[in-house]
Amino acid sequence: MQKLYDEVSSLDKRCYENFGLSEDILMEHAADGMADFIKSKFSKGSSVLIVCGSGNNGADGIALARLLHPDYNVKILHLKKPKSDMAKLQKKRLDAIGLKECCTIESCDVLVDAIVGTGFRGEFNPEISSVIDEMNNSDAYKIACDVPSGYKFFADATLTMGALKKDMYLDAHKEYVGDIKVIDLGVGRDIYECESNWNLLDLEDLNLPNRNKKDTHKGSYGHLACVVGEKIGAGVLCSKSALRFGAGLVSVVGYNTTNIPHSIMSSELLPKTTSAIAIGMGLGDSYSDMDLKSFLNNDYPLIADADILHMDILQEILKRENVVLTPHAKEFISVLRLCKLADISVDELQKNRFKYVELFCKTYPKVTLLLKGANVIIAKDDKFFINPHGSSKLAKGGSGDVLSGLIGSLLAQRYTPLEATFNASLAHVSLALNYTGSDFSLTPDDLISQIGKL
Ligand SMILES: NC(=O)C1=CN([C@@H]2O[C@H](COP(=O)(O)OP(=O)(O)OC[C@H]3O[C@@H](n4cnc5c(N)ncnc54)[C@H](OP(=O)(O)O)[C@@H]3O)[C@@H](O)[C@H]2O)[C@H](O)CC1
Ligand SMILES: [K+]
Repeated sequence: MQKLYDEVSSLDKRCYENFGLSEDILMEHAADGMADFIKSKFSKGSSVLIVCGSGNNGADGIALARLLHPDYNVKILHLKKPKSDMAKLQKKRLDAIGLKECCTIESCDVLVDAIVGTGFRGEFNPEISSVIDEMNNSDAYKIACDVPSGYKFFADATLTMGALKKDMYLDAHKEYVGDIKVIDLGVGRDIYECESNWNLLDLEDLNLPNRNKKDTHKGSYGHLACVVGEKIGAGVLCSKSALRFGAGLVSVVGYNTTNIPHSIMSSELLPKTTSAIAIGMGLGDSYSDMDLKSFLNNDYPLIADADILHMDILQEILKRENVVLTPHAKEFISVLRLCKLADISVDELQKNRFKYVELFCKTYPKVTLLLKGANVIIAKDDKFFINPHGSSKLAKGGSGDVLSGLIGSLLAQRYTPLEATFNASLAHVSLALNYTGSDFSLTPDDLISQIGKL
C-alpha cells in the first residue's frame, strides 16, 4: 500500500525545515532520479529532447539536460523563458556548460515533457497545445516530469517527485500517465511522507481467504444469500463467484430461482443459516417495498449493487451497520440524488470523483463504498483506497456481478466490510490480469473459472 497526496508542497516544506534540505537539493535529486531512469533504459549516445516550461517543472528538465550531457545527445526546447528563481538558476548552470537548443519537436529516442507540473492552471494556449500534439505524435519513448503537462501529454512513464499525487489516479488521467515511478528527493520516501487518509492498493495487499483450520465444516465459511429477481443470470454469476471464492454455502433467494446450477441452493425466503446478503444485481422492479423489506429485516452484512441503488429503499439500507455499496458512476449519481447530497451529471462526478466520495463518506461513515471505474475507489469513513490495477478487459456485462459475489463471499466469511471490499476488488483485478486470452474476450465465466488459481 502506498500513500497518496493532494499536494506535496507541505512535504517539501518539511524537508527544508526538518532535514535542512534546500529546494536546490530536492531539485538535483529529482533530476538525478530522471537521469538514472533514462540511463537504465537507453544506452549512451541516445538522443534525448527535453521540452521545458518557465516554472520549476521546467527547471527539473533543465537540470536533467545538464546531468545527461554529454554522454547522451541532449537537446532542449524552451517553450517559455525561465521565470521561477530555480528555472533561472538551472538555466545559468546549463548555459555555463553549453548545450544545443532547438525550436521544434525533432525526432529523438527519448522525449521529456517538463512543460508544467503541479503549477498548471487554466488551459494551454493554442501554440503550446499544438506543440503537445506534436510531442504526442512522436515515436520517441515519452517521459512526463512529475505529472503529464495539463494531462494532455500521453506519457509512457511518469516520473513523479517525492510522493504519489492523488490526481494522477483520476479515471480520465489513466490514459495519460503510463507507468508511474516515484523519485526520492534526498530522503527516503518513508521520511519524506507523512500521514495520509488516501492510499493506493498494491496487488500484494491481497489477503485471500484461507482454510488453515482443520476442524471445520461448511457452516464455518458462511452462507451467502443472493436475492435474485427478474434477470436471474446476474444472481447466478454472483452466486457462482461467491461459492468459488470460499463461502461454505450460497443460496439464490426469491421468487425466480429456476434453472440455477446444481452447486447453488435456492429458497424463497432467507435461509436460517444466512451470514451475509447480496442484493440488487438483476433485481428489476418486480418486488414491492414490502417484499424487499422482508429480506432486509435483519442485521446481516450486506452488499447492495445495481438496481437497488436506484430505489428509495436504499435509505433503509444505508442505516445498516455492515453494508457495502458498489455503484458505477451512473449509479453513484443516483445514490447521491436519493440521499439528497448532490444532483450532478456523470461528467461532473468523473471530474470530481474524490470530492463526492468524501462527501458521501462524511454523511454515511458506517457505509463502505466501492465506486467502480478505471481506477476503483474504496472508502469508509475517513479511510480511502484506490485500486488502479483494473483494465479494460473487465469492461463487460457481468463483471460487476462477479465482483459482488467476491465481496459477498468474504462478508459471509466474516471479513469486515472494508476488508471484504478491498480484498475482493484486488482479487477481481488479479483475475483479469492473470487471464491470458485476448483483452476483448474475457467473460464473467472466465473470471469465475480462474478464482481457484489465485
Ligand atoms: N516535491 C516535489 O514534487 C518537487 C517538485 N519540483 C518540481 O516543481 C514543479 C512545480 O513547480 P512550480 O514552479 O510550482 O509549478 P510548475 O512549473 O508546474 O508550473 C508553473 C509554471 O507553469 C506555467 N503555467 C501554468 N499554467 C499554465 C498554462 N495553462 N499554460 C502555460 N503555462 C502555464 C506558469 O507560467 P505563467 O507564465 O502562467 O506564470 C509557471 O511558470 C513540480 O511539478 C516538480 O516538477 C521540484 O523539483 C522539487 C520538489
Ligand atoms: K510535466
